[in-house]
Amino acid sequence: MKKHSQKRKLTNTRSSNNLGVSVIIEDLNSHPKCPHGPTLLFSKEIKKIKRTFFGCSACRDRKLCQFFLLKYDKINISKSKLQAWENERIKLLKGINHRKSYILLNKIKALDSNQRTFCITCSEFTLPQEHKDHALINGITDYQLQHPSEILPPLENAKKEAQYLFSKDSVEFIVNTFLKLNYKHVICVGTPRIHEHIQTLNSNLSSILLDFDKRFHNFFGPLEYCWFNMFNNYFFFEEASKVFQDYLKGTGGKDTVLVTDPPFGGRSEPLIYTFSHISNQYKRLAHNELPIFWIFPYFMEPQIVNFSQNFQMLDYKVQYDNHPLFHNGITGRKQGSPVRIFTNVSLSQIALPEPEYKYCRKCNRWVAQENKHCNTCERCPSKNGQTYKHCNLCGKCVKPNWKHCSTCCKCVQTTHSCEKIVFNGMCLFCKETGHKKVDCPNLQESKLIIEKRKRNYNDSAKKKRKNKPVV
Ligand SMILES: C[S@@+](CC[C@H](N)C(=O)[O-])C[C@H]1O[C@@H](n2cnc3c(N)ncnc32)[C@H](O)[C@@H]1O
Ligand SMILES: [Zn+2]
Ligand SMILES: [Zn+2]
Ligand SMILES: [Zn+2]
Ligand SMILES: [Zn+2]
Ligand SMILES: [Zn+2]
Ligand SMILES: [Zn+2]
Repeated sequence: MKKHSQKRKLTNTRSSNNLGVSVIIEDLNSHPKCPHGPTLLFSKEIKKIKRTFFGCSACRDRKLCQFFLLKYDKINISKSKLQAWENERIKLLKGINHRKSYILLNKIKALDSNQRTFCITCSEFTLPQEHKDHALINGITDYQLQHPSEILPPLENAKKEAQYLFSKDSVEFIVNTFLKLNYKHVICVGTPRIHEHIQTLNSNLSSILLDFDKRFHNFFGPLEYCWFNMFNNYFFFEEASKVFQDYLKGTGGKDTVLVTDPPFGGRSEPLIYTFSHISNQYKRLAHNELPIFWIFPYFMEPQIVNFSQNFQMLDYKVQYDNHPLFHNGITGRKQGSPVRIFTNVSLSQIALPEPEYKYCRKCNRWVAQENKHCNTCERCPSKNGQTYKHCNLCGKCVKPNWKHCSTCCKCVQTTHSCEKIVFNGMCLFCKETGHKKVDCPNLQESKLIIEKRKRNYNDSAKKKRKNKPVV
């Protein structure tokens, strides 16, 4: 992690550009709050006029959180507007009492599984004969009670929770790695499946879940789950913030790891703000660096390295159960999932499963089978799951289907047109450089798969409607 002090970090305004909107990171506590905590300060140029405004940190769509305030108007906010936002905040918190939910959870645990019903519509446990017209989950087993992410419908809105859940293999790989590295405490930020797995393991590994999905209040106690927004380091309840502070203190500043899998559509700057904050708190306890496992697509590497040059990417391809592209199966991408683990832990310490991965003695790390060591570059260069080849003209290894273009003076896709490359922008969809969104191969691929998924979904929904059981 960069070694500047917290104070400097907060007063130091950082900004970067993404989809034409910059986010300015400064001390967020001085910002007005939406129901999801302190807002972020954005800046956008519209018709050559720069607009700077506060907007929701968590919802990337104005329909999901309508907060909007021009920076210029901050000093003149009317009392009625402030009150209206406060009312929205109260509305969001209404009906949630974590202690009460925990008491109810223990009562539910004592029941037979055929007596356990959860109402998805109301997001609460109920009796099987109640909430007649609502969507219900009946007959909840002990295993399901401990693994709510396996029964709750995932909140897949890409502009908000973007809840994509790890496959069993990936959960086990990550948790086994933590065990091998002798960690004792795991801070799970937006990784409910890691938390669920640890909670049911017979080991001395403890964990706490910080997540935006408030349905978890029903399934985990107040010491196990905090309702949290990772884009502004905000705890929705003051008590939860204290619980987390105590958890952190309890670690004594050692043997702890933070694992996070943020929504990919979110900005990395506010995430960096949050993780830096937690890391600094941890460091103050015993001067140790907080190990972090940050799960993100390989093409987001520049953003993470910008956070800290100590971060390196593991070749391990993270698999998901409910994402059309992020797995290695036949409907996934040819090169397998593009999602990787970035970490500040030395890669030589992290063994990857054989036979898909192998140990490279020259690099002193585990790499994917297809990642062939290049003796000129002196490393295993592949990032995207293909075997790269060395180009003497570029002086580096490049993707196998790229060709050296003498006009562009570098290796590029064979289908490129030189003018487009001169533009040399970043694709607004996949954020790789070298092509525009209209030419994006990843977008085409994901469109096809999403369409196929929709068709399958519609077919099975039709079938379900026909056979709908009476609840
Ligand atoms: C990409 S999913 C990762 C889930 C993970 N793969 C797993 O299986 O445990 C993103 C997770 O972050 C949570 N999340 C989304 N927005 C968040 C926010 N603003 N703050 C905290 N958590 C958030 C979601 O509820 C979800 O659990
Ligand atoms: Zn909001
Ligand atoms: Zn209900
Ligand atoms: Zn190598
Ligand atoms: Zn090379
Ligand atoms: Zn080349
Ligand atoms: Zn060219």
